[in-house]
Amino acid sequence: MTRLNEVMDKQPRLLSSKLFQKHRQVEVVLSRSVLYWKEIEKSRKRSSCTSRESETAHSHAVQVCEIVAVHKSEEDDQGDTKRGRLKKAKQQSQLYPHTFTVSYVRRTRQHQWRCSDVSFHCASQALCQQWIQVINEQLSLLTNRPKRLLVYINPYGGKQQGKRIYEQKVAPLFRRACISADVIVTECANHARDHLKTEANLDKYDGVVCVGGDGMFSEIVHGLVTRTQTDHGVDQSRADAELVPCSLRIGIIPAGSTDCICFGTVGTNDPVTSALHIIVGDSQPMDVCSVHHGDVFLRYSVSLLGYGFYGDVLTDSERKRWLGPARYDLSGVKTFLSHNYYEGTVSYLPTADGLGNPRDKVQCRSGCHICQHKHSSKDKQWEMSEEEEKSDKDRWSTIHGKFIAINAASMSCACPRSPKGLSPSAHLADGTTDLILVRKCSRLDFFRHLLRHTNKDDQFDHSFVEVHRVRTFRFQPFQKQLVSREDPSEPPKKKGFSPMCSGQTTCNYSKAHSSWSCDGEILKHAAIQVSVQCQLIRLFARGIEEQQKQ
Ligand SMILES: CCCCCCCCCCCCC/C=C/[C@@H](O)[C@H](COP(=O)(O)O)NC(=O)CCCCCCCCCCCCCCC
Ligand SMILES: Nc1ncnc2c1ncn2[C@@H]1O[C@H](COP(=O)(O)OP(=O)(O)O)[C@@H](O)[C@H]1O
Ligand SMILES: [Ca+2]
Repeated sequence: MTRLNEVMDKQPRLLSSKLFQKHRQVEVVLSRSVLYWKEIEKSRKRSSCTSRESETAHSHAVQVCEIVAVHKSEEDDQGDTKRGRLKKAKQQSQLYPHTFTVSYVRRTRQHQWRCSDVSFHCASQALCQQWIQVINEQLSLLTNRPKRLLVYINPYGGKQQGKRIYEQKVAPLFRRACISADVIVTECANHARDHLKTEANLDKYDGVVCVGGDGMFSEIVHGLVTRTQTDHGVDQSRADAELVPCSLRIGIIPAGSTDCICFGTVGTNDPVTSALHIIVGDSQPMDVCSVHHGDVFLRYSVSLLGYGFYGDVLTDSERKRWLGPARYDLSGVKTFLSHNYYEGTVSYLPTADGLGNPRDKVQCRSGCHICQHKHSSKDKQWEMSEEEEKSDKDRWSTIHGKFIAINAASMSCACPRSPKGLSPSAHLADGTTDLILVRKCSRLDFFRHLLRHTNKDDQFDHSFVEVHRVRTFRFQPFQKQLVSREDPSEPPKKKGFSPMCSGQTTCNYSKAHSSWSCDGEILKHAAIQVSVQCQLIRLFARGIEEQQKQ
């Protein structure tokens, strides 16, 4: 007996019937967790089983929690049109004229999900209705599924396809799953953020969906987090404020240029896959970094905070928005060639030993045990004692140096450009960020380091790269006092800042400071302090699933 049969035998059957599927008689069984069907007459062909639990040649099973919908259908839309079978099909459709169709999640390659249909033919209308009713009853027990969504579309993100992607690929699936959606196509930057902050009646919704890229997602996060703090009387401008986690989950339909938040939480940037994760009501907590300049709150960050290389790439790429996603590649090459480095001081509080480190090769995957043992920033029981806080003060480390890049990745930042990301072992919801320091090095060495983001080699295995898992860090750019020019052959020094030689062969006196790129937005200040807010938000995602053996 197969394992599947054993599982089915242990589960109480809610309904079991002999029905027809694709002109073959099948035994269909519904338990609380599984819909299972097995061919009764032997067929010469082996069925191709692609749904996750299907195991035997002639049986299929779908988890109830991965059923999208069930509905009555007029015709067998998977009809077999081969001539020899046509007659049999006609006879069968006369004997079994009542059809219901189950739409369910089918896994395809590389973490992509598709919605598949299977139709069953019944002899009587009553039986057909009974099947639809019992399946719907089971679906209604899945309380984590959203029913009403608020959708924001950025029509100008990525290749400007947001509206089309939503209307053609996502809306039909939401309709099939009986999800109602109020759609707002944004008219300007910060439209979605400000609407969420003050106007939106959030009580009406079970979640917010963002159609766009990482920048658009950042808008939604800012709107939702700010609204939640306002509603709870929390002053988010204070760096030590204890932020309240957002109750509404956020779904991302990828339609941007990098889409690393979608890619890193789902495993692919595919709109249909994301829509299905929303429909089945997945939930993935995520850390959010709060960024302050002194007492002034600047922004939140979920993916990459990058100073130096990525800050310069972003600054340059903003002038090339019309190029779409390719702007990053062009600006990337340009920034690489200018080979700037920046002096400053980084101080950080490393996580306690035993909580994993960025080079341990333990990747954050669906059901990650490291993230599961963490807690939301609100959870009192995990707060630090006074002694622990005091000893924290002694644990701060400080590094002064010349850096090509300072990156804080609070998630892997995997994206199509770099499928393993900036920090392949960073966790989505562990309350930490991976601080990557790339010191001044030759162009060739930096190129080697960049290249390792695209292959299997360890990008941290260079003498000029160090990486620390931290809960909080600070950065202070180097500010040198104005020095009188004694040697007239020297180039003039910029007031207040030290010019720096950029690399071994060329010099760049143009600027002493870079900017921080914060999830694709440029920060106004270079001196910042950053704290990770553990599990402040939740996404309609489940983390990247381990690739199953077919
Ligand atoms: C030699 C090839 C090296 C490829 C290295 C690729 C590393 C890519 C890491 C990407 C991390 C992305 C982190 C996410 C950031 C996003 O929040 C943010 C906003 O996204 P949105 O526009 O969707 O709203 N996106 C970004 O900041 C984009 C960063 C993209 C950087 C591309 C850098 C390309 C570097 C190419 C150097 C080539 C050197 C060639 C020398 C001949
Ligand atoms: N209607 C709009 N017009 C102009 N900018 C917008 C609009 N809606 C959103 N934005 C802004 O566009 C920026 C980029 O959006 P995003 O969807 O992330 O695309 P991309 O990935 O191409 O950068 C974000 O900063 C967002 O605030
Ligand atoms: Ca993290």
